[in-house]
Amino acid sequence: MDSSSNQNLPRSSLAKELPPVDLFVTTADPELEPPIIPVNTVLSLLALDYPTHKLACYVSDDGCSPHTFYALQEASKFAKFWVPFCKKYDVQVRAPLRYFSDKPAVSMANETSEFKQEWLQMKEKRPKQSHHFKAGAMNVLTRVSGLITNAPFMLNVDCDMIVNNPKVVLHALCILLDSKGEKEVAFAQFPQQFYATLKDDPFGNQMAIFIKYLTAGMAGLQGPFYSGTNCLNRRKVIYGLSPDSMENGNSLSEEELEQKFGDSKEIVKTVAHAFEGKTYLPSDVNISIVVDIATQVASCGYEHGTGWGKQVGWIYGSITEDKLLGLTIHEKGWRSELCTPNPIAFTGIAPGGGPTAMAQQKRWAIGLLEIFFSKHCPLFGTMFHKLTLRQCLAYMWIINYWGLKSIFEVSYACLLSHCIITNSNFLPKDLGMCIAIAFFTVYKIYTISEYLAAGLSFRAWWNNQRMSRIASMNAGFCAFICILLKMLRISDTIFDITKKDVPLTDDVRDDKDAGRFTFDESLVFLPGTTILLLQLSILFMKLLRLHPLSECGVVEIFCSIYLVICYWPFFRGLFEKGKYRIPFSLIYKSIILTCFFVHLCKGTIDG
Ligand SMILES: O=c1ccn([C@@H]2O[C@H](COP(=O)(O)OP(=O)(O)O[C@H]3O[C@H](CO)[C@@H](O)[C@H](O)[C@H]3O)[C@@H](O)[C@H]2O)c(=O)[nH]1
Ligand SMILES: [Mn+2]
Repeated sequence: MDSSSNQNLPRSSLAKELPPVDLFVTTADPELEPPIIPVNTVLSLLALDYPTHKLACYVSDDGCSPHTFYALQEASKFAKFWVPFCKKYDVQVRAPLRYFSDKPAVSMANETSEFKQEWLQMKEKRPKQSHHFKAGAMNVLTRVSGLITNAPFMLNVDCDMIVNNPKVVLHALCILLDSKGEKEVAFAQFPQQFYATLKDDPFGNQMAIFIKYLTAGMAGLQGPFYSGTNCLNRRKVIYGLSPDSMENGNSLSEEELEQKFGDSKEIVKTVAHAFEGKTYLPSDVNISIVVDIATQVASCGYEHGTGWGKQVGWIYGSITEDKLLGLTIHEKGWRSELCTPNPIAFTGIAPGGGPTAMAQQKRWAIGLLEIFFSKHCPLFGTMFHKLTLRQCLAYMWIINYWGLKSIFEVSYACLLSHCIITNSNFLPKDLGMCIAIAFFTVYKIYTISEYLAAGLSFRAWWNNQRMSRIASMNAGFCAFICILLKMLRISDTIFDITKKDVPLTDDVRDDKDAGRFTFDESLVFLPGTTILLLQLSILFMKLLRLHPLSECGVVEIFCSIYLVICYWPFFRGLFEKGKYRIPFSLIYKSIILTCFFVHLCKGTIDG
């Protein structure tokens, strides 16, 4: 839905009828997510254009950091000045860091030992001890907010996603409160867009094309994926209600409620209230009693033997908890709606550098493969539940794009090298060759036209083409190995948090080095380095004619050269210095793998 016109937004005279909204922010690591980032996100949320007494903001910190805690306390004091200021002057971007971005950012995170002590004395999780990662954190926020405010709608954002359009909640409510939307639409999703981005998307993760074509296209099916942030959810849906039961209301008995939601009488009461649509006012709750109960139900032990993470709340079992939750909601027959107001609703930080970008891609690939190999596989959703066929195909598309296709890409890269070494073919020769070339050309022209039509540059297109090869063969392939290890019960998957750099200033962004690919010792770069070395050595052998002149086709040689061009950042990485260099440890491992592969191929000739 394009709600770029503001005419349908509820007028302020209707403010009395607006429902309360709970706002959720998750943060997890004070080093990778410096407190200044979640603080800005929270301040931008508190300053939304919405009746202040109907908003309640909850922050979870899986890192249990005294820095973040202190920064947020300071932020709440600052909010008393900031929020009225924004409203008075109708500021659009209500995150101070962004608003004052020309001036140096003030560090808010000065710790005092007193706070540190008090915080450590509190129970609420220990750092480095995870409980279903973000999904666990979201469920805690759901229970705690249920006790205190119990708002029928919950807006959740990642700690780096600031509000860019103060009317976002009103826009989303236009959809969710609509008489048809009320019965059919589970959540309103805003696209995940970024600010202070690098020119031409050097790391291929700004997702402009994904949003413009795929997400918008899905809006015409059962609706966009839940992307884990920038989303207004209905509490009842999170509590497991399906569209059918929406009409008849909740039919669960007290025992069933207790079995699903845990044995806290208070939680069961708030859930029953949520099903009836009853919310709490500050005067309804005795905060000192509630804090005690909240501490109790916030502990992960509370979920033991209940339906949390299985039938209710954020569902466990995948580190892309967002896609899994969205999928289970769609399976129940709900729709979702895309909401694209003007100006853009939220903006966040796109990860830069090689290791950060790869870690994120790898996590997504692992999470999506976890879904594919579980009972929540979209195919079952269509066969046995209410996931529509085309929606199922959309889910399969991302599972394939991030996870499955990596196996094929790596296999083709090996096959190609095998053919060149053994002087054989896998692509048709002579006239048949035209088919392969035609496919390649048509596909490239089509994707270029998509980029140009979206107002992006040719360079951005190429960066995305290249990065999609690199991400797939490195992050995707490693993800596949991780899943294998998980299935063999050798190791479990974990949520590697994306490092969030404090937003770049203009002069840094214009610096060419900002877009250069960086490396670290991580094994995620091993497949790529090996593939590159393999191509380089076989091309070299061909060039020196160490190898009998080709029986293998021109197309194979062309593919090999194309791979080298795609891997240009790796090629440079062989000769650069510092973080731009591929570490020797990786190069050695790659050389061994390359020799081993060549040896195997030669073996097949002799054999
Ligand atoms: O154990 C954890 C791990 C992460 N987080 C929070 O989860 C959010 C997303 O983490 P981030 O490292 O920024 O991951 P991204 O890859 O940038 O996130 C995208 O992908 C995730 C799924 O992999 C979704 O949950 C996110 O909403 C989506 O923006 C952040 O606020 C974190 O603080 C937690 O609360 N607990
Ligand atoms: Mn993020």
